[in-house]
Amino acid sequence: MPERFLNVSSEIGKLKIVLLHRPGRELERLTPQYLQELLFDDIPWLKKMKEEHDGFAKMMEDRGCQTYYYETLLDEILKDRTIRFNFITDIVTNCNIKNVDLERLLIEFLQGKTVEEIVEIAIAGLHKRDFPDIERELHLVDYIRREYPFYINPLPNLYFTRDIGAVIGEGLSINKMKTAARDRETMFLKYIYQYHPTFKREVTPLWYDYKETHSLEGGDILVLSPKVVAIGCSERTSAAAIETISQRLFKESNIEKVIAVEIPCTRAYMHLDTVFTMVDQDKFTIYPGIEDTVKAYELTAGKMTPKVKPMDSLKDALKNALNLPAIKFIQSGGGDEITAAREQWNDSTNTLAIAPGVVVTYNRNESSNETLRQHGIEVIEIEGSELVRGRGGPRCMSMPLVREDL
Ligand SMILES: NC(=O)NCCC[C@H](N)C(=O)O
Repeated sequence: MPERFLNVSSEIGKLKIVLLHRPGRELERLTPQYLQELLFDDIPWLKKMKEEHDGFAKMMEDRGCQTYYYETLLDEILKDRTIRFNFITDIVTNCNIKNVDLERLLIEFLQGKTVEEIVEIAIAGLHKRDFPDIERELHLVDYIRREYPFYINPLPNLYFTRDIGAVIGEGLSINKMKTAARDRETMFLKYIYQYHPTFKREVTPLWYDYKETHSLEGGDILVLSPKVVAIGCSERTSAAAIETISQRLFKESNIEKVIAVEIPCTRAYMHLDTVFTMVDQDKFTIYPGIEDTVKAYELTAGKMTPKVKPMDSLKDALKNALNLPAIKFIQSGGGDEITAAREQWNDSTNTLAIAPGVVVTYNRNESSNETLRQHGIEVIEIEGSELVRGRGGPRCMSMPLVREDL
């Protein structure tokens, strides 16, 4: 039996391999009109954004972490003709074109492209003006969708690789995204899982699949220890999905407890990791604005669905599940309510631990960074003035594939 590849048994073990996406032309397809639909709040400046992302990647590489990129992995698997054909068909089907003639023409068009071009279009999208004006009979849908500029919509959120999938133990969750805007991202991961030899599909269990009904996004999944996972019940992740994945984990992995963390359903706190992350063995950073409202439930193995126990507080749930005498919550924003809210909007609590007590954050969140330092955390700051405009921080921009066990 070949050795497994994926391994994440904590949030804080030394980061060895991470999956990233360098922002590309998909960001230049954002216009004010489609910002909301594409889950953005602003128009980033791509050139600067790329520099910032390169800085993020280099920092991790300098600390001994290997960086994998979506494009490279896709390029590698799409060299195979059959996989390429299926991929093209799936992309076109995913775009909800609902016009068989146009679908066929798009498939033919993409088949004439090189692997690199296909990957570029799959990510950056296909603008109607970039498609040859082939004479064809117009369907009703062509008239109805005439204002929409794309045949293949761009994926500006792909650089938030965290949300697409999550490695839990030695298995993979390919997540079901809440919105259509991010749906195709998970299809990429499924292709990589199925066909890239590095992922060793034959020995890598799949905990969740993007074709499932209930939404589950990676920003809500925190692997706290080899036996405990916390999952946010949020704007993006449903209670039903938490029950489904928990029951599978209890049956087939080393996970014995899942802490479901109920957070307010709003855009500002779309995932658990926008308000709460682990920074050391017994230390977490938390946005004080939610501390009193958040609720925790402990899930353990049940017959058909998990047993659910409401807990007195999140701290109690963590202490109990992690078997620790005390847990320290480090409040973001340096103790000031307004600063905390402003810095949370800019992802101050979205820290990425690259080793126990060592985290990556945006340099703009000065008060929160200072507070972390006062609590003995090493804070590595990166530039993120453009990256932050997609509403995500270092944790959102990284999907750990391998971490050292603690
Ligand atoms: N884990 C995260 O909080 N990811 C950030 C995702 C931001 C992206 N614009 C989205 O709305 O999905």
